[in-house]
Amino acid sequence: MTRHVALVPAAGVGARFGAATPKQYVRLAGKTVLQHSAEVLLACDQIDAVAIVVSAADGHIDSVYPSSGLPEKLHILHCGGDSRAETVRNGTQALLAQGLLAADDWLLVHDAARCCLPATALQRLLDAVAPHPVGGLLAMPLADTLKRANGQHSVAATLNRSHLWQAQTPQMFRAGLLQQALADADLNQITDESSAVEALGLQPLLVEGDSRNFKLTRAQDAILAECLLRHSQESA
Ligand SMILES: Nc1ccn([C@@H]2O[C@H](COP(=O)(O)OP(=O)(O)OP(=O)(O)O)[C@@H](O)[C@H]2O)c(=O)n1
Ligand SMILES: C[C@](O)(CO)[C@H](O)COP(=O)(O)O
Repeated sequence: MTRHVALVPAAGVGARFGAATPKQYVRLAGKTVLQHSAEVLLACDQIDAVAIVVSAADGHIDSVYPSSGLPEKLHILHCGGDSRAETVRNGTQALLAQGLLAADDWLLVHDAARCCLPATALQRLLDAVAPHPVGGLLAMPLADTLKRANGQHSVAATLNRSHLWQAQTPQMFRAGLLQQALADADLNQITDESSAVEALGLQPLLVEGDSRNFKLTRAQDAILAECLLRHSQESA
């Protein structure tokens, strides 16, 4: 039986969000953003283990997930890096070294900052990628007309968006393949796992995501996230 392990990069500082704490520790609808993001993964029966990767200097994780009372499936790794890609690479290496992950296991990387992932979208990814030889990711076809700017904030061109998708997470690859892709990649150029795998000449599967699965990036994103989280709590 193939194992599934989730890795949650949570070592960012949230500069664009601009809160007093990194955005994964901001409280929305009664819990931290990080808890909301981790809980959908912890609740999924197909996911065997969840690892949250924080920075070595993180001073918040113990108050959210005290090491004495962690859920059985949950592991906290203090090996975050200077970029998201470095955090994912360090976390993957640590899981492999600790025997919590094997090269053939599926690894699902999910941003701590995507706190409204619906369980239905997660299940769609698991089902669609299971038979795929490379792996894949949740993504959304572009919904808006796309403009390319000139250097003066004016429109240089309207682009054909028919084959353009916005990448979301989770992104799901065999751990060994992802480890190799991240070892070969220029980590300053890699903004998601798929682009590292693409650089090996492979073509990951695009699985339709969900517009609720947006990344909390700027302060105003918290308004929508809070509404969505409260709505899903009320309908649970
Ligand atoms: N060195 C880093 C940078 C980012 N992330 C994580 O990657 C996800 C997506 O990154 P982003 O939204 O860019 O988060 P931040 O880097 O925190 O935001 P900013 O770029 O505004 O500082 C987040 O869960 C973030 O915690 C990480 O684990 N390690
Ligand atoms: C991985 C990601 O969430 C896919 O959309 C995104 O690329 C991360 O954004 P970042 O600002 O580069 O961390």
